[in-house]
Amino acid sequence: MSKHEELRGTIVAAHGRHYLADVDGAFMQCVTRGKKTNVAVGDIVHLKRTSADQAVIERIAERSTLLYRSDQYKSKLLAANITRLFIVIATEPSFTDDLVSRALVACEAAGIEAHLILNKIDVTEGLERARRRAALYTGMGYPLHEVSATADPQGAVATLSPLLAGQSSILIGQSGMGKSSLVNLLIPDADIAVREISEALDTGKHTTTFTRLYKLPDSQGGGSVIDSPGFQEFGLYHLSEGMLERAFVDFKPYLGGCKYYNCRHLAEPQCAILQAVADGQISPLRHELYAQLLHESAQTLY
Ligand SMILES: Nc1nc2c(ncn2[C@@H]2O[C@H](COP(=O)(O)OP(=O)(O)OP(=O)(O)O)[C@@H](O)[C@H]2O)c(=O)[nH]1
Ligand SMILES: [Zn+2]
Repeated sequence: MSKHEELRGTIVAAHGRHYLADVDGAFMQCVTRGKKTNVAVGDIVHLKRTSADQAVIERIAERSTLLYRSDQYKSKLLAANITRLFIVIATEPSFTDDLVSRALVACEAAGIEAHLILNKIDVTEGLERARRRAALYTGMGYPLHEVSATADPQGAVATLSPLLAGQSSILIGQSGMGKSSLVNLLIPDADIAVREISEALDTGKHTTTFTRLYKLPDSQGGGSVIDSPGFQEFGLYHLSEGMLERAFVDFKPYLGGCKYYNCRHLAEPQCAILQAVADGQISPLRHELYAQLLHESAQTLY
């Protein structure tokens, strides 16, 4: 085996400019050339070995999908090549529609299938309200899966495992929704894997602050799951105006129906979107978010 052989791996964790790749089941610490930070967890990379367990990322294979977050100043790659995104919400604490909708919009823009998981259905006091709120999304066609990670772990696995099998998934959720509890149920030895990744990545104590990828065993149908640290914000400054209106699935039936072909659906006369909001066909919450995202997309400084 030559010291400089070309290797192919999957990025399983990212922490700043340090990456960890899984190459045939072994971890290798990777760096990019120069100051590039254009690598995402889930990327398939071509590597040049520099030592037994270290390599330089030479090339990123073409991605099927790419999920971003961005603020005014820069965009951050969240995950590459994922096919499904699961947003974990719960009966309590209360989830925010803003984060859910932003994740859904990001999925539509990236061509990723989105699902909702309603966790903690054992908390019966909050259940009806959570279902009522989730109906906004199921009404648009997004699947909702009800589970209880702690009261019915077996049921949760039975519901969710088939949805993960053979897919490249990412789980996201606000803090406290029970995402970690679900990951521990769905990924055998997740805690051990995180420790190994953390050690190999050499991040010290920051064990939960990096995004990581777990491979699912072949006995579960294969596939992979990316767990990204609980986040409260999902900036979408990178989405252009044209992308935005098409990323709202509830707007789709009305697009093209406005009087002006370049209608921005904010205050224009005879706007089909505004009419649908007035008629109760589109939720005002969704239209408000659309207006907010339009505003954000005009603010980018990069
Ligand atoms: N009643 C109930 N509690 C749950 C359930 N799932 C998780 N919890 C509890 O909810 C709390 C948060 O769960 P975590 O799994 O730590 O949540 P998380 O979303 O990963 O939150 P962060 O770690 O802050 O990102 C814990 O006290 C869990 O025991 C559930 O199905 N029912
Ligand atoms: Zn319009």
